[in-house]
Amino acid sequence: MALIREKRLRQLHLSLPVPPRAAGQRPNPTFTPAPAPTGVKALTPTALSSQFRLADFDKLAVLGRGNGGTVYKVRHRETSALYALKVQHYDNPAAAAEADILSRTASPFVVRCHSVLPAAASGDVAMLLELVDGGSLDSIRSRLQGAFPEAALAEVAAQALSGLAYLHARRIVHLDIKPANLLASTAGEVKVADFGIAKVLAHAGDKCTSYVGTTAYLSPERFDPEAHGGHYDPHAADVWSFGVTILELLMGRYPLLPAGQQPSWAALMCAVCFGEAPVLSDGAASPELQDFVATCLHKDYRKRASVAELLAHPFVARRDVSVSKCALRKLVADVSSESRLGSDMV
Ligand SMILES: Nc1ncnc2c1ncn2[C@@H]1O[C@H](COP(=O)(O)OP(=O)(O)OP(=O)(O)O)[C@@H](O)[C@H]1O
Repeated sequence: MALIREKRLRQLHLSLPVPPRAAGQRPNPTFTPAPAPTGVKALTPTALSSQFRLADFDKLAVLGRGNGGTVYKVRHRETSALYALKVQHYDNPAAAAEADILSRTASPFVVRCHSVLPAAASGDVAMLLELVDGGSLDSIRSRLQGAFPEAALAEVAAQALSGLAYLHARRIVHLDIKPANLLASTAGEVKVADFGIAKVLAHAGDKCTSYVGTTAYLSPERFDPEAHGGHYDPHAADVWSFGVTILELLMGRYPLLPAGQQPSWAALMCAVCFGEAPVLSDGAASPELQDFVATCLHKDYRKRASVAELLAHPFVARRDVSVSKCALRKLVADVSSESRLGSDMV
């Protein structure tokens, strides 16, 4: 399971033109302040890349490894401040694009990139990110060895959707939403991370033609591009992946295949394109949550709820914020105290 879920299906990447860069978009970030998010405390980028050097940091632990590179927990020697440092190989074309996209964002619901450190001699790209101390929802789920309580899940949903709303409003589509790419803190925050295959659309309604993604979270129209004219609505694709993510956290395991079934490409394709959504046992979820998940997982992308509609859904909009935030804080703190984040020492 892990193998398929971690790997992106490179063979699904068609050699069609990717959407053009938006007007004025540069290939490398220079940290021009992004427009302030609405309705939340405004953030602006805090440092220019020249303020830090790789040599200023001590590597403390490995936080995670992915297709693109390695994420380290690091300490700034002078201030003792902790950060996450994502080092990507110079030959990974996604590295510069990810840094560029992160340089456009400043939201409490999106992982913050403080700086892109001057390239090491190797030419690797090193992004200095805020450290999100609870790690990914995927690692929290596996440490929890069970399902997220519904109150905590409502908070995860609200904050992840706020991140997606912020991104979509800036014509940024993520295209790789999954538990491993949502980070949570012991303060009860959730942040969207890993913009390795994200895109900036030239126009708000543009469709996407890139089929790269993590197989288990691809929507039906991304699995079967020919049936949809060779392109898809990337906003609806993000909603599907988000829906699978919420269902996975609710069930405590990948939800679209029976427990224990090998996650081959063919099995996933059948489940995603033709299978029924899993039937939850009585009492496993409130009617609000069941409806919420169902509206994310419409196979027909035109019937799928938008991010704005999901934010207004009773499961999110009518949650008791103090209860749900407290439930999430407790969950993250409990699993974090049992296993130290980044225990894999450098
Ligand atoms: N800012 C951060 N704070 C804490 N942990 C982080 C941070 N960024 C990443 N991680 C950890 O590192 C893991 C890998 O990070 P990320 O997904 O950005 O790398 P990647 O190489 O693009 O991975 P993949 O190829 O699987 O998409 C995450 O799942 C998470 O556990």
